Amino acid sequence: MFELHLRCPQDSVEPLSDALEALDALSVSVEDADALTADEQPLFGEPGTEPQQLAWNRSTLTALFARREQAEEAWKLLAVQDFAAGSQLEEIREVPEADWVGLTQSQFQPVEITPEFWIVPSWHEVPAQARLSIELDPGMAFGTGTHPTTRMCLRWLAQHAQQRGGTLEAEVLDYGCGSGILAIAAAKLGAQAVDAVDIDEAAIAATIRNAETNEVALRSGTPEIAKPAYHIVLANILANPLQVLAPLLCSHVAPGGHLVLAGILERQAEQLQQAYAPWLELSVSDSEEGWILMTARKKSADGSVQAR
Ligand SMILES: C[S@@+](CC[C@H](N)C(=O)[O-])C[C@H]1O[C@@H](n2cnc3c(N)ncnc32)[C@H](O)[C@@H]1O
Repeated sequence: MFELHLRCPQDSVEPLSDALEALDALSVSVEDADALTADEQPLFGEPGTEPQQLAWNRSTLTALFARREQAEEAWKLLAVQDFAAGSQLEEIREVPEADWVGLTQSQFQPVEITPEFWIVPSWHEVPAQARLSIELDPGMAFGTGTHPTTRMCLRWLAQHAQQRGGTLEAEVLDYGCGSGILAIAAAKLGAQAVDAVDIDEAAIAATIRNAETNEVALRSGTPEIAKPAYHIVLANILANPLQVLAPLLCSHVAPGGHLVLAGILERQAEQLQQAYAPWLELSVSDSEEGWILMTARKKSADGSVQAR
């Protein structure tokens, strides 16, 4: 493989990228040519939206080609185009052969949730001490067990099951299921029924696939498939959507049931408490790397809190 490295002004990035792809580049990537210098330029967009500016003042374009002649030919053709004005060839460099699959896989090790409960990529042996494990590979959807927010939800589920003699025996809703990791954990921990919902079709597809791999039964779909009430409602999203979803999520918690929220930063605790106060009294029940887990329990109709 050969990499063609170009330095180009902002306006040339898009037409050059398109042209490189049309000239059979296997991939094209763009980086800030001023990264790690005083001129570095952060480009941000809100989650789900693109930043207004899609390239840096000075960008480095890297295009991957199967053969050196293809890279040389591509630059020869592009260098004379108007849209390449101000762009320069930096180098054409051979990419040393490597075991890319092995390198990628080595970054994902089994994740310990509790000493007995592990998340294990398919290419790894299940650790000897694991009495419960979930097989999960990194993919399109969020949730491989490596993020503190996911780990805290999983720990809560495992501890909750342990307090009840090792099994959840509850109906569980995973709201914003991503890979389905929380829903699969709930099913493996003995939930009676599990529903996993998401607004992202790729997440629903990943959840169905991961549930099959782990041989657990669950229902997955868009939020409309959710039943009116559950004993446990889990939502690991982010503080702002959790705030908007407060009335809906609280309505899904059955009397005596639990609400478990993650994706919240320590400094956002009060904001969430206030947003949920009309329905439930949230408190911080775990924290990891600046993220917190907030939980609440709904009173039963007679005002008591039932064991579940
Ligand atoms: C941080 S991921 C959590 C994935 C997984 N539950 C976990 O704990 O690792 C958040 C998920 O919530 C979904 N999501 C975001 N807003 C949502 C909404 N309003 N309703 C349902 N799902 C939503 C996203 O598509 C994403 O898959």
